[in-house]
Amino acid sequence: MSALLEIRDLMVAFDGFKAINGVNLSVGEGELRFLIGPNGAGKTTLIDVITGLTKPTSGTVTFAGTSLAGRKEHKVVRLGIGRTFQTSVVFEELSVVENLDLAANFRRPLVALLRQRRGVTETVGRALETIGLQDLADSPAGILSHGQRQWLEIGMLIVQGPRLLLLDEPVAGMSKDERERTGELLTEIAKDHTVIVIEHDMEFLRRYASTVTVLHEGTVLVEGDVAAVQADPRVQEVYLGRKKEDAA
Ligand SMILES: Nc1ncnc2c1ncn2[C@@H]1O[C@H](COP(=O)(O)OP(=O)(O)OP(=O)(O)O)[C@@H](O)[C@H]1O
Repeated sequence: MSALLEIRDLMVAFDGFKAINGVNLSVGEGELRFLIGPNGAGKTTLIDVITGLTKPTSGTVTFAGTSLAGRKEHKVVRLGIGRTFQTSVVFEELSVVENLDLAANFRRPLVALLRQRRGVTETVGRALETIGLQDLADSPAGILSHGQRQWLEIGMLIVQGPRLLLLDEPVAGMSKDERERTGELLTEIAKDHTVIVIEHDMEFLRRYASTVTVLHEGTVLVEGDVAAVQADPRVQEVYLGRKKEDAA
C-alpha cells in the first residue's frame, strides 16, 4: 500500500503552546485508520491542519504527492479530502436527496443548481443506497434521527468523490443499533476510500478498527493493531486514565 497521506515532523503552536509537537503519520491508500487519544491530545488540530483550517507552525503534510502547506480549505476539498464536523451541516428544510444533490454539485454555478433537476443522478442514488436512507429519500432532513443525520452527512461527503475522508467522532451520541450500522457503513466506505476516524468509543474500536494511532500531548504515543494498542501499558495509563492492573 502506497502512502496517500504523509505527515512529517508536524508542529502546531498556539501562542507558544504546542498542540501538535512533532507528529509523523503515514496513512496508506484504502486504509481505515482510527485516531484516538485523551481530551486535548491534538486529534482535532491534526484534522484541522490536513483540511487547511489551521496553519502548521512547521513540518510537512503531503497528500497524493502534493504538499498541502498553506492551502485554503476549498482547495483541499478540491484535491479530494472531505471531512465531517461535530456540528451538523445538513439543510433541514431540504429532503435527504436534495441535500445529497446539492453536495454533489457544490462545484457547479448557482444557476445550474437552481435549475429544475429531474430524477436522481447515479452518484446520488448510489450514495443513498450506501447510507441506507432510500426510504427517507424525499423526507425533509429535519425529521431524521441523530444517527440518520450523521449518515446523511457522510453521504454528502461521498457524493463529492473524495479519496480521503476524515470523520470526527461519527458515533458520538448514537444508539447501539446506530453505532453498529455506522461501523458497517465505515467498513463499506473504506472499500473504495481512505478513511481516518477520530473515535473515543473503545467498544466500537474493538469491533471495527484494524490500525489505531494513539495521540497524546501532541505526539504519536503508539501505533498498531487494535489488540496491541489496547494491551500497551502506556495507552492504558494515558488514554484510559488508569494503571494497567486496574484496566479491564
Ligand atoms: N485555536 C486554539 N487556540 C489555542 N489553543 C488551542 C486551539 N485549538 C486547540 N487548542 C489546544 O490544543 C490542544 C489540542 O486540542 P484538540 O482540540 O486538537 O484536542 P483533541 O485531541 O481533539 O481533544 P478532544 O478529544 O477534547 O476534542 C488542547 O489543549 C486545546 O486547548
